Amino acid sequence: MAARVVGRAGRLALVVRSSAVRLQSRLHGSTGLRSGSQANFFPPLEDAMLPSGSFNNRMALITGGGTGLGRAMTATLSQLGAQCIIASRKLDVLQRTAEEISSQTGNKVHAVQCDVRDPQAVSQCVDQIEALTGLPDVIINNAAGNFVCPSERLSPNAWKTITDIVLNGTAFVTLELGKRLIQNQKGASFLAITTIYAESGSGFVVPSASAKAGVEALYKSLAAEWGRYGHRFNIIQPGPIRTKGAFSRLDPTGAFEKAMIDRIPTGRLGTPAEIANLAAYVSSNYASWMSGAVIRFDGGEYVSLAGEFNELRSVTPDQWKLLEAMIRKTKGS
Ligand SMILES: CCC/C=C/C=C/C(=O)SCCNC(=O)CCNC(=O)[C@H](O)C(C)(C)COP(=O)(O)OP(=O)(O)OC[C@H]1O[C@@H](n2cnc3c(N)ncnc32)[C@H](O)[C@@H]1OP(=O)(O)O
Ligand SMILES: NC(=O)C1=CN([C@@H]2O[C@H](COP(=O)(O)OP(=O)(O)OC[C@H]3O[C@@H](n4cnc5c(N)ncnc54)[C@H](OP(=O)(O)O)[C@@H]3O)[C@@H](O)[C@H]2O)C=CC1
Repeated sequence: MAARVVGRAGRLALVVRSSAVRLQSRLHGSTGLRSGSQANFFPPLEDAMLPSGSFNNRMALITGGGTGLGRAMTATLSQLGAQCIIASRKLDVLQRTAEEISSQTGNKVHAVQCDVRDPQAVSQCVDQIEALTGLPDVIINNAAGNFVCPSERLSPNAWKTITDIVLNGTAFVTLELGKRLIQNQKGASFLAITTIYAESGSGFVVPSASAKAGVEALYKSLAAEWGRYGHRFNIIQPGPIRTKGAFSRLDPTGAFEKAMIDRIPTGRLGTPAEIANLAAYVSSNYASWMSGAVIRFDGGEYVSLAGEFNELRSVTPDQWKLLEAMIRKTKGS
């Protein structure tokens, strides 16, 4: 009897597996049928969500604001009335972005060169910001470095480079501005951009995972400590959003993107404009009661990866009839 059940279960498992394989290959062969059709339910909205003028008379510093997600956040804040300062290593890139955005929004965007790994450079950058606009009301720590690499291939300098940009850089910017804001009795909103694997950890991006986890600890700790100075600290954990900076270092051949889309329940990558809207809300006075929050923004990818039985999505209704009959037949334990 046991052998009959095992034999039947084995055959069923084979049926389920081979139909899952057929399903997968249909999906892969059809330029992402599942992702395409699911994504139709979740179209990204690209326009600014908050009322126009929400950031009038407010200054915002965005590290890494010259490219990718930082650039999108800068564009949205600027469109909503903020005077923005973008800071990173490449002044030419910053200046180009600043000109493009301010010519579209009519609001000034300042470009300031700064390597966040160097505390002295950070201090000088904040001097410049004070001279240009005064201390900011909004600080977005978005600058980062990353690449996929087996951990056994990492040199000490590779480890140091990533953790210096991500964890030390965020700490230097946050502490330098925090101290000066406290001295001037000025409140501010601090936002850190981490990632979904800051919580779970992830192989092949271990320096980034370790440093992003550190950033989350830093921001949660300061949310508790510096509320008394008028400072809010929040974290956004993005899932995959196509940018040149990230995808050239995490998916250099383009081979992983389809797999990412397939495991995202909303069936698509995020867009820079979507995260820019969320960052604007978190940094705005509409969120003035929000502090210490960790907001996952990933189309459902994290929970999809985590659930033990989520692969059962590929079981067909006919297969479910068989499975259910087997389960119902079981008596006792
Ligand atoms: C999909 C969902 C989750 C996604 C999460 C995404 C998270 C992100 O953070 S994406 C952001 C990606 N953007 C960037 O990384 C932009 C900035 N990056 C860079 O400037 C560079 O890539 C780098 C981080 C390497 C820093 O550049 P820098 O010029 O300062 O460093 P290097 O001198 O080039 O390198 C320093 C040491 O690292 C070693 N190294 C560099 N690349 C690799 C690699 N691909 N594999 C292994 N090791 C690498 C390099 O050899 C140096 O070490 P050493 O030789 O021992 O001196
Ligand atoms: N795109 C994605 O799928 C995801 C991105 N993220 C996070 O979003 C943020 C933005 O990433 P994304 O826009 O995709 O990638 P980008 O590579 O476009 O952005 C990274 C920015 O960091 C700046 N930067 C790097 N090193 C330094 C440094 N030492 N000092 C100052 N600035 C520096 C870069 O400018 P420069 O070279 O001029 O210094 C660049 O503008 C990062 O925090 C990243 O970890 C998280 C999850 C997913």
